[in-house]
Amino acid sequence: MTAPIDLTKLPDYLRGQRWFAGKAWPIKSVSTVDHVNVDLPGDRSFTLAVVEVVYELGSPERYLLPVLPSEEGVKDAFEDAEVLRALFQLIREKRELPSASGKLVGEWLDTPEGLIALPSPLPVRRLQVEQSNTSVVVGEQLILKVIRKLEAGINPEYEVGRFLATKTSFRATPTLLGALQSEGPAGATLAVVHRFIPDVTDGWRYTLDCFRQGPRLSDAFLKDLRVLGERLGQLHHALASSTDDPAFAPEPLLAEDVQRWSASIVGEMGVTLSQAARHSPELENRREDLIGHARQLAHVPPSGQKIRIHGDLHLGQVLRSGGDWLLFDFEGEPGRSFAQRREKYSALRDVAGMLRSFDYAEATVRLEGQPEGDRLQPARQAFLEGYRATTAGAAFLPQSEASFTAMLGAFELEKMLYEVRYELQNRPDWVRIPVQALMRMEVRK
Ligand SMILES: Nc1ncnc2c1ncn2[C@@H]1O[C@H](COP(=O)(O)OP(=O)(O)O)[C@@H](O)[C@H]1O
Ligand SMILES: O=P(O)(O)O[C@H]1O[C@H](CO)[C@@H](O[C@H]2O[C@H](CO)[C@@H](O)[C@H](O)[C@H]2O)[C@H](O)[C@H]1O
Repeated sequence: MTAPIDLTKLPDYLRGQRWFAGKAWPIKSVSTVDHVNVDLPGDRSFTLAVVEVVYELGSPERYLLPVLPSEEGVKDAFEDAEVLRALFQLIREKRELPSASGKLVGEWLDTPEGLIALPSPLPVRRLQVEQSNTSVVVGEQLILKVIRKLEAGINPEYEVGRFLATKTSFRATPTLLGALQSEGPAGATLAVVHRFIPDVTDGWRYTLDCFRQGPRLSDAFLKDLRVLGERLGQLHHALASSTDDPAFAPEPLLAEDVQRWSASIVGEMGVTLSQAARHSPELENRREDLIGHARQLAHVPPSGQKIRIHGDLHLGQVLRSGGDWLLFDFEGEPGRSFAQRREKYSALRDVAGMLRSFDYAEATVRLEGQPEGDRLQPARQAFLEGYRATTAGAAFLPQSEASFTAMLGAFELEKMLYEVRYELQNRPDWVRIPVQALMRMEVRK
């Protein structure tokens, strides 16, 4: 099978796509590592190709390219509704198609939520949001997310979604229903299907609206944040369920874990401070204090468990629907490998992620001109109250108050460092938010 793609046109095509991460780097070559032709009604077909981009410097990357034959050489097949339907049907009908170097496998979960009656003809529409992938709403009931930048190995969004849907009763999330996998040398998760939640607002926009209402947060919103803490506690209980699946079975948290995490934060500090040196030289004055703070983590008496966690929890990863919260997007931090994202950690890492988001919300409304107010501490407190009420005595959390506080503080520091690197790369105007947090962070010496 030869892929009907004009490879010479690909570098320019890729540079024009929002989801293409390598816009800043010179491309050395682009090749097709796998492809499959999928039939469409009326003697038409499209090609689903996995292409590998090799840069002059740095590691190669793989992307999923759905293409239609065209005079221009490359035409995004997702502009065609028949293509979107055909892709979804591959998953819904659990079909397998041989590809040039392996196979394409559609997977549909046999769960009660999977028994969905869909209208015919099936309406499909592209979701019009800024995102790293391409999402399509199917029959106004399902959302198909096609992953653009592929990574080899088990995709944590698929893995965690499947665990929650099939092995737990946690339903404060849009349930995973199916996936499309490519097997063989180009093995990767190509797409995931979840329940579509109509009329949602994401937690970031919802929180900004509430933070904009004045110097004090309303009781109603503080109650919402308490419930958000409860939902996170329930998620952690579900992820800590006893199971014989080694990818999810909780493990005791050992002294070597806190030592490793502490050393990793110290290492990230060095990398982050050197990357930020030109942009935020003031951080250098805090180096010793922050390193001292990160080192404290190594001396926390080990207790509790390591479990699978959300891994990149922030207000943009929760949806507000019907007066409640849904937690979603279990893919972890995009800047880390799948292997790192699948590691078990302390649940407090997710708690720290959400606390950082309240700081971002406060910084954002201050930058918009809102006067100083009493928002941040009450928001943190309400969320923590909800979380702690739901997880009191849980085996996965540290047993002492001192360990809880020390670990949470260390994970907040780790997240701030990640955010500095993330913002330098993606939104340099926002670097000041985590930098200011690092500058004022209270440290334990
Ligand atoms: N199940 C869902 N129901 C409704 N809207 C959703 C659902 N999942 C995602 N969305 C919307 O799509 C946006 C992008 O989804 P996300 O999974 O974060 O994509 P990406 O990984 O490409 O950034 C979300 O911010 C949200 O607005
Ligand atoms: O949503 P992603 O998984 O792509 O997460 C990445 O992008 C986030 C920004 O969209 C980034 O989050 C940071 O900014 C948020 C406000 O835009 C804030 O609420 C978060 O607390 C802050 O970390 C996230 O870190 C990054 O991984």
